[in-house]
Amino acid sequence: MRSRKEEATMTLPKTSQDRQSMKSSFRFLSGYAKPHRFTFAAVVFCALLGIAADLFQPYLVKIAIDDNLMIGKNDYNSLLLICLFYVGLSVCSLFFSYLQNNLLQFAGQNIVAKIRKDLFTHIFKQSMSYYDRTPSGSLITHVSSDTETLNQFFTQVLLSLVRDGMTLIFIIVLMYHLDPQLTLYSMIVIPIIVLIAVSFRRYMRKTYQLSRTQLSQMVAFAAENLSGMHLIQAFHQEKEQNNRFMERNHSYFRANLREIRTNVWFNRSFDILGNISIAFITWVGGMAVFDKTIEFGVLYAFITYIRQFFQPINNITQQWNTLQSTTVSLNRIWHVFSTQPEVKDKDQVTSIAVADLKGDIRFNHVHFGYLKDRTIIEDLELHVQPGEMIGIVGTTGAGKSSLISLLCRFYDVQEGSIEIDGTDIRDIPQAVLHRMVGLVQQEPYLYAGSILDNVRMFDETISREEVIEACRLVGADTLISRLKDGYDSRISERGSGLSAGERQLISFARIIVFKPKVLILDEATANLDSQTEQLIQTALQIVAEGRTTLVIAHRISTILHANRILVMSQGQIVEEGNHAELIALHGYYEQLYLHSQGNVVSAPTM
Ligand SMILES: Nc1ncnc2c1ncn2[C@@H]1O[C@H](COP(=O)(O)OP(=O)(O)OP(=O)(O)O)[C@@H](O)[C@H]1O
Repeated sequence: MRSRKEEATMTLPKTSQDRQSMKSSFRFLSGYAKPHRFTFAAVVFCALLGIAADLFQPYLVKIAIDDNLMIGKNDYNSLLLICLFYVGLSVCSLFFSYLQNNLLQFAGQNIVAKIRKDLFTHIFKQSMSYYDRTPSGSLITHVSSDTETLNQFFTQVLLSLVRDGMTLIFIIVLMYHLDPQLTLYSMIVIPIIVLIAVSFRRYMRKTYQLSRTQLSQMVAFAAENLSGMHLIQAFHQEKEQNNRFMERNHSYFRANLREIRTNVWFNRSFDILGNISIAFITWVGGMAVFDKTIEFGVLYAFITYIRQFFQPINNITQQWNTLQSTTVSLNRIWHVFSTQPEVKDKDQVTSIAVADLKGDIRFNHVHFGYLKDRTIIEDLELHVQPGEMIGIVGTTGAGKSSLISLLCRFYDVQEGSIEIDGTDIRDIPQAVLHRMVGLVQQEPYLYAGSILDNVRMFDETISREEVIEACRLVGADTLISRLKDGYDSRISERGSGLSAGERQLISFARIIVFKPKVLILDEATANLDSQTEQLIQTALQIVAEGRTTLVIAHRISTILHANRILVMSQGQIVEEGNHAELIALHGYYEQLYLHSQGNVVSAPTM
């Protein structure tokens, strides 16, 4: 669903820069359409035949009237032949319309599916900084509704432009062939049509935008409320939120009514214009029939053509809104495609055998900040020996998570370097790096799917037995066996239905299965009961075995036995040593430890 802001900006490009980007985005779309050029050519061909079959029908009736009925020929056979031909033309028109629709749908759906796939892949390639500044809601919109709008462009706008555009041209040519003078009279209404279309168009765009904005506001409000449902219920806010929803619902209702009213006015204006034209031509043409300057059949065909003339004009104008939203959606999709990831693999990368990795980590004078003018990590020096277990503690916002984000290369350092086994991580392909470094996050993410798939991350090359063995090793086996379908039990999005401890254990099993040489653990802050905490502790020790491990600890108990503990403050390591050494320092760590033991009342200060 589009955000409020996005909907509000749904207007056509105004500045030359906007126009330039619109051109580039249409060029981008034509790149996707090019492989389907023969299908498009077939669509035009089918449209031509379908329209010709449609428009030849009034001409046939004219022949029947002028060359048979009016001259009293009483030729039953040729009249029957004309009628059969008329039916035949209808069947042809139906066949070609069907073919044309199908071909266009096929090409359109193919193009949109390819764009959607490429877009999804492209979004995946983006660096973390991109996700920091791009709300996930807008990315969802790009992948779902923006691509859907492109689909409408192919199946509605393009279809209308091809079919209705050609119909208009054919009708004018046929009318001109029948009687040039009467054609000129009929064309008097064209400037009026243009005037109505232009003035209505502006107003219709406004009403369209307004109703879309109201709709997205209402949807955003509903989504916000659904995700914060427990808070609403806990604070008894149901009535208030309901009233606020009703306001939005009513605004959308009013905006929708306004849009529908405008559309009805627009369509009816065309009907009236069509009827006035028919009346006018009946009068002028009727006089010509009286004067015997044209035949009656010509007048009949003319009136039929005028009737048909207004439908395509109406259709094309109706597509204006879709064309407009296509332009906006296309521009947005193109914008995503034109964004290059900040963290990229080098052209010349160092090949590393993951199996031979020792797990030696070095941070060399690392400087980093998410924003240019705010340093988060300053001149950080750290050497972690292979197989060492490092605990990291510190104040909130000290830069602990940032440190591990740098090691995973979610961001690039601004100065200095990070090395694994003596190789700068910028020289290692990201895919290889992420096999070398395993990350267990504070809130382990579980996908909607079975436990089995969640442990092996949908990698079918990892056997069921391997998964079961991993779970047994970390102590998750008992809890999984208790579930109704065991390893095939389906868990819902984000792993709801499992406790924080259970989710942690499953993410530990992932590590065992994927065997990274370096393990990073951002310990869960959630309160775990002492039994689960013990389970996690044991699991951590098993997982850390033979791996270089960095643990961001929120509970001192997790890292009491770490080889080394780093105390961080304002992006720097301020204390370093094992538990006993740090206690002996009588610094921040000691305060933290005593506080965790319940020996001091106030929170530790740096
Ligand atoms: N994506 C981001 N964009 C901008 N600033 C960020 C981002 N992530 C973290 N920061 C800022 O960087 C600083 C360090 O954050 P970081 O998450 O590394 O701290 P932390 O030590 O892990 O804290 P905590 O223990 O509370 O999780 C904080 O001031 C935070 O506001």
